[in-house]
Amino acid sequence: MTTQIQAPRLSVSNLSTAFPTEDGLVRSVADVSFSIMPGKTTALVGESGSGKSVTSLTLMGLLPKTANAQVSGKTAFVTRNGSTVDLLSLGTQDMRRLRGNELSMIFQEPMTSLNPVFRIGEQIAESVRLHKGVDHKAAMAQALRMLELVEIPAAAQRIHEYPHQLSGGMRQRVMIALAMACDPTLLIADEPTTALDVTIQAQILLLMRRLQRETGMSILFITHNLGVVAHHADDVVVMYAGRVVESAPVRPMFAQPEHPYTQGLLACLPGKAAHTPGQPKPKRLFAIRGQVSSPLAPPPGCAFEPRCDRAIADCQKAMPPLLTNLPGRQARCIRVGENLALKQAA
Ligand SMILES: Nc1ncnc2c1ncn2[C@@H]1O[C@H](COP(=O)(O)OP(=O)(O)OP(=O)(O)O)[C@@H](O)[C@H]1O
Repeated sequence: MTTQIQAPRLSVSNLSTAFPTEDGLVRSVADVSFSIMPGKTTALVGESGSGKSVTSLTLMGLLPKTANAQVSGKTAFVTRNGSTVDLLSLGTQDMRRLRGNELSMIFQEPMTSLNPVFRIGEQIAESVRLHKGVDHKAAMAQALRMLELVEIPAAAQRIHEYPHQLSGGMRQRVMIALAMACDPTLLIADEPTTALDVTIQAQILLLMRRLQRETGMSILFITHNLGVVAHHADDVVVMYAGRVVESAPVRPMFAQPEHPYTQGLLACLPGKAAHTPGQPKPKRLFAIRGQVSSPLAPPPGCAFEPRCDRAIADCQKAMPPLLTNLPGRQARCIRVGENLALKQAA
C-alpha cells in the first residue's frame, strides 16, 4: 500500500518581524514556523500582543511601509497550479496578483474591507471584475451568487444596500463574500468573529467551515480565544511574546496541553477552570497571573518564566528550544515531559 504524503499549502519557516522604534527594536515575531495543509485550518492563538496579526500581515505583504519592518525567514506557498512561491520574496506586483487570485484576508472589523460609500453588490462586483476580467453585468450576477453563498437573506434586494444598512453579522458575511470572490486557496481570518455576539459568532464560524468544505481552501485562523478553536481548527499554534510556544493537532492539544502557557489558556476557558479532582469546582475563572513582558525588554530566558508556576532556576538561563516530547507536537519548555507527568498525577 502506498501512503500519499500531501504537501502543505503554506509552510512558514523561521519568520521574524521587527520594527525599529525610538525606544529600540520591537521584535514582534521571532523565529516562527508552522504549516497549513490543503483544505485544513491552522489556528494561531495567543494573548493580545503575542504577534499574531504581525505574522499574518507579514505573510500577506500588508505591513505598513512606514513601519520599516525588518523581515526574515522563508515561506513555501503552493499555488493552485502547483508551483511553489516564497511570499516573502515576491515583488509588490506579484504579491498583489496573488492576493487577487489565491490569498484573501478577513478582519475583525468588516469596515476595514468594506467601503461605506458604495453599495455592497457594487463592491463585490468590482472585485470579481478585477480578478476574473468579466463585464459589469456578469460581475453583478456573480456578486449575487456570492451573497447567496454566504447566506444573506433576500440577497437580490440586499445587493443594493450600503454597509451601514446591515447588522454586524451581515456585514461580516458580506466581507466573507468579498474575500471569497477571488476563490482563494488560502484565507487568513484575523479575529473574524470577536466583535460579534456568541450566536452570530457560531453561525459565521460554521459558514466558514462550510465554504472550506465546498472550496477546499486552507484557513489561517487567528484568535485569542482557544475556546472557538476546538471545533474549527485542525492544527493549533500557540504564540507567546512573538514566539511559538506549542504546536499540535487540535484534539491532542486540548486533551494534553504540554506547555504551561497553553495549560493556563485552557484553564481560563469557562467550564475548564483548573480544579483538583474530588474538590468542588472553583466558582471564579482561572486567570494567568502577571502580564506579557515588553517586546523591548524580554527576559533573558523563557519569556513565560516570570508568569510560570512551574519555573525553575534553569528557565531564566536561556530561551528554551522547541522540544518534541510527543510525536507530531512541539513545546518550548525545558520541563515538557515533567509537565505532563505532573498533570497526569494531579
Ligand atoms: N508598526 C509597529 N511598530 C512597532 N511595534 C509594533 C508595530 N506593529 C505591531 N507592533 C507590536 O508588535 C507586537 C505584536 O502585535 P500584534 O498586533 O501582532 O499582536 P496580536 O497578537 O495580533 O494582538 P491583538 O490580538 O491585540 O491584535 C505588539 O507588542 C505590538 O505593539
